[in-house]
Amino acid sequence: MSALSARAISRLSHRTDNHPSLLLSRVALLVVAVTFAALAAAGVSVPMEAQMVIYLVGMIALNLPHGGYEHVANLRRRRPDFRWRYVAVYLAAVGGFLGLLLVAPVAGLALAVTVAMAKGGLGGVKVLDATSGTDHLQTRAQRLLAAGVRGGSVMLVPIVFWPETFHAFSALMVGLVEPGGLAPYAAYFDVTRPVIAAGYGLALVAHIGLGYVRGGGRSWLVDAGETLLLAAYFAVVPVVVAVGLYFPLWYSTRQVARAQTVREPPVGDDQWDLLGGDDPTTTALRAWGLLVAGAMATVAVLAVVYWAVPNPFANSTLLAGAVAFWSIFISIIALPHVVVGSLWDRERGIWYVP
Ligand SMILES: CC1=C(/C=C/C(C)=C/C=C/C(C)=C/C=O)C(C)(C)CCC1
Repeated sequence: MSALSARAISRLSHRTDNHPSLLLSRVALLVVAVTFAALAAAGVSVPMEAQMVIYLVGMIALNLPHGGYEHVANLRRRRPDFRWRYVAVYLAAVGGFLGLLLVAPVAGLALAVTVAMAKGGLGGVKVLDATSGTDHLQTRAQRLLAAGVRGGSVMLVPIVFWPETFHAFSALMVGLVEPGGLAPYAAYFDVTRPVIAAGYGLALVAHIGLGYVRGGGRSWLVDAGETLLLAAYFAVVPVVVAVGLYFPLWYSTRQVARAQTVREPPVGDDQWDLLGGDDPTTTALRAWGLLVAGAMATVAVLAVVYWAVPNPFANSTLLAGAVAFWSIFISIIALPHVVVGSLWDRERGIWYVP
């Protein structure tokens, strides 16, 4: 067992893998996957307009509020100086990403895709730490492989199974800054697709095989089952729907299970508690106020990004433009989330496990 997971596990007071949210996430993904497999078998295809509406509802109405909640949970009991540094790192990462997108839009697209995979993969392993356990992930390399395979399912599997839609929306995302900017790279797609298919397949087999060899057991079984479910889900569900429902139905739902499983009060900084007080009404009202403040800050960043990119709707239809814009925007604001949660603030970041 790695020092990291051993420490995390030994400090968990009531690790459990039967939280209702975990069950919900698995059933939800399975139902969506089976539905789309059945539709495909019946020769029915869901219109792209409907897929884009599902994406926008899933990502904006359902997933965004959970992102806001993660900030509140992360900053809730921190000292003021930490909070200011957090905001500074946050704004610097947002500014850096926006700058990169404007100067090199294809690199911006690559970073957006990477952020989506990193958030899903690293966050997914943290859920395992807190719920069914990671006894079968004994080295840091194995944990990274687990995160890579879980996260990779979100973008790499769709590249293989839904190449045309993937490329069309990628072109729109680059087109926010430079219409036609992805065209020179299109010639490589015939090569990258089989390379990604082979690489992802190998990584998947290596992850599941290594986990079995290094301990197997229940934690391995749960991890292997979920990883295969994710890969199958992204293979059969059209990519726009798949990504739009993955974040609310899988990522956020499972973070709820993690947050509720890890109930120990964070290292005694209660005096700084932003939600303070023992009165539940005060706590609820303060939480509401914080979420409103967070929503306003998000809208302010949204306005800046909208203003900064030359073609915010990618010179496309309203829905397709909104999907492209939102995907870039959400990746921009998710970058500091990932950086803070995984790299800088390992002990108490968004995936904090006491
Ligand atoms: C490239 C690409 C897409 C990219 C989506 C991205 C990059 C989503 C990022 C989500 C994040 C970071 C969520 C965080 O909570 C689409 C629209 C699925 C369509 C297919 C091509």
